[in-house]
Amino acid sequence: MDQFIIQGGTSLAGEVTISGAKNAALPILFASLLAASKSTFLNVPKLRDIQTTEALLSQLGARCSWQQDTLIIDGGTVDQIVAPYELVKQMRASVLALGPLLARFAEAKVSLPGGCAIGARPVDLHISGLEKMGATISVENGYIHAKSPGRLVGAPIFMDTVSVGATENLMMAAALADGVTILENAAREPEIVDLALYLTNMGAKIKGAGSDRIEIEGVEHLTGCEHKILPDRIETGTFLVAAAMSQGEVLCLNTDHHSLEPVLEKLKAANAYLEIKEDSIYLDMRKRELKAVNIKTMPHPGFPTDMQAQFTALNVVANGSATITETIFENRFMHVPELQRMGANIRLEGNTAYCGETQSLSGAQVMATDLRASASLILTGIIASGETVVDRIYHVDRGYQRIEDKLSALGANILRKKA
Ligand SMILES: CC(=O)N[C@H]1[C@@H](OP(=O)(O)OP(=O)(O)OC[C@H]2O[C@@H](n3ccc(=O)[nH]c3=O)[C@H](O)[C@@H]2O)O[C@H](CO)[C@@H](O)[C@@H]1O
Ligand SMILES: C=C(OP(=O)(O)O)C(=O)O
Repeated sequence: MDQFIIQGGTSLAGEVTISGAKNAALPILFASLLAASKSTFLNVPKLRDIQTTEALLSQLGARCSWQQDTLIIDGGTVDQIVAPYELVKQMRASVLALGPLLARFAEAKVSLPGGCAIGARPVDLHISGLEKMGATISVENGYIHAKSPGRLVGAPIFMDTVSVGATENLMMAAALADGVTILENAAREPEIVDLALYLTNMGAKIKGAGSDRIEIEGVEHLTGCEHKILPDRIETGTFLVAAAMSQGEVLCLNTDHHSLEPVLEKLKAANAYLEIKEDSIYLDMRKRELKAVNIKTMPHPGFPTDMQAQFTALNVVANGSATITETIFENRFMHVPELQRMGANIRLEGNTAYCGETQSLSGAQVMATDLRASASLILTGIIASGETVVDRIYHVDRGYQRIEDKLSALGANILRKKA
């Protein structure tokens, strides 16, 4: 397994170009299954999760081809309805094939994604929503098997938990259903708005994406089109935190500040100097005192759980004490014991991490357990004294495009050691 070898004690400076958002690209690429024609996607990040999606779409019969960071998917040749365990186990978001396949072919068989390091992550809301739209669903031998007698039927659907994935799956299914679907207590993430934009350009009739009530009037056919994936707000936030932790200055290019409000507010509270322009964000932390900040993760527009681990690392370096409360996933503190091995003064109690003042951080051999936990270990390795070795970096490769190249260009001393 590949590792990152980091020589610490560096401060980051320079420019970094932000890639397209993983969490927008994944549902949007699956949505291409809804049309029997070609879609062209611009600004697609080159990530392991995107490769897995491409493999799954190809397995279903779609034709995929790349031109630099543009991915063309032709859904006209799709003739399979099974998403097998071998691919779904590599990426939970594969469950997003369920809604589009069922809506277009009246049948889909998708392996149950199961939990992962951060929590149990059930898919009950995806299943019950599709049932309300007329599907018959059985879960057998580890597979979700969904069938419908004809087109799905629009329905009112109230979700008792705010779920990004369920909102996306049901929005995609409803786009081809007969009649109107109303999703209540829907997730409001910017990635949902981007998916709605793509679906609308395909011919779907969607109102309210970005609010907690989304109304979808089904149409009989959708047609492939061109779509540019929005910039990755979590990658942007990760580089801004890296600059703040290392007392450096970084300009993030090709980004979008509108989706980053809660993160930028916390960076200001941490005493960072920010310059926000339409498609760039500059952060300067030189000669400024970094202050610890309290964080509580919430569905959008609250503070994103995908930035929690990075801010835990920031608090370890900052002056003062603060708490980090995780409310979305029950087990998203796997980075804490690894940070403690580097000298971090953190105490975990239930879903709250108490971050006290840390005297010094020293490099250590640490293990990446999930995507954002890995990012927090890398950022801490950059500023700790001595050498940090991060194991199991395949987690990082799921969601960051060549993070070591981008960090090296900013002055970090980080190398990938091939297994
Ligand atoms: C590919 C992608 O976009 N991943 C993001 C997506 O994951 P994902 O879509 O899997 O996350 P959800 O929003 O669905 O999960 C939120 C909470 O709802 C629960 N839940 C979800 C579905 C369900 O049927 N039943 C249920 O109880 C989950 O266990 C979790 O506690 O949103 C998460 C929350 O912002 C982010 O951390 C992930 O990066
Ligand atoms: C948890 C994440 O992704 P996924 O839902 O794909 O596991 C993430 O991007 O931080």
